[in-house]
Amino acid sequence: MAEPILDIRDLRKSFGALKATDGVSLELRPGEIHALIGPNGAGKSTLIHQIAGSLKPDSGEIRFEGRDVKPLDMAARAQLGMGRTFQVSSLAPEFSALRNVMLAAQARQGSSFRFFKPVMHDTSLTEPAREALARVGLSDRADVPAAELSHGERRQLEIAIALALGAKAFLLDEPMAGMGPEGSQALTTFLDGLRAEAPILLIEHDMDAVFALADRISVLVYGRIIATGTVDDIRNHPAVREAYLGDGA
Ligand SMILES: Nc1ncnc2c1ncn2[C@@H]1O[C@H](COP(=O)(O)OP(=O)(O)OP(=O)(O)O)[C@@H](O)[C@H]1O
Repeated sequence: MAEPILDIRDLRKSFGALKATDGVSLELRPGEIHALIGPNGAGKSTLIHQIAGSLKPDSGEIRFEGRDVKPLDMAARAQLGMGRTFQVSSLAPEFSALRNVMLAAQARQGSSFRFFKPVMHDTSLTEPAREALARVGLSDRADVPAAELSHGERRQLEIAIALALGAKAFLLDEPMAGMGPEGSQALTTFLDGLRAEAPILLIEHDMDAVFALADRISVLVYGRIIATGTVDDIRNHPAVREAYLGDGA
């Protein structure tokens, strides 16, 4: 089996007496969507924050492509290729989709000021930016201001930005939140294709999306993973049905 891109071992984080992450181990493998589900307060966001580097674990291991990333801050982890989608507010709403991705391409090249070159004609920026837009299916929306994109298209744009920054894997925290059924369906189709580009650790409350997309599902309850398996494994797992899905599931 392929080496995991992301390898979490026995991660622990307490807030006072509350064990928000209580010995979590999980792997994200190339090409997969690994969904993390669990009831409110189970510790999903706390886990993602520790993986991304915005929260320090008490103990345990986090390896990305075999490298111990615990000593690295969030920016350094992003530089290694850990893609975490930005909130919509981090897009420049008045700029076109293309320009938004170009800013990321520029950041990746490490040059924030180019006094002598009109940015929109700088092919070292426009080419990777157009390529990233094509990869997420937004080529025909390149010139549309971010503010005028639909909710789902903005999510796609955020992912294009992460790709332009060199993302090799994605941590997505509730990407379907706030979307109607049509938007969720479109985003589901998009994420389905994205896994071939970069594997995804997906936190999502929309169970239709989870069951449609996940190669594997881990169920987190009170900071512990009580089961990991395929969609069928999880649907039929007695402890999962009892703890999370409810009897009617
Ligand atoms: N900074 C903090 N200080 C104290 N307690 C916290 C902190 N962050 C989270 N918690 C607690 O840790 C537990 C896990 O919270 P977390 O937000 O990770 O859960 P979640 O599974 O993401 O929930 P939801 O699905 O509602 O987003 C909760 O009981 C929460 O109140």
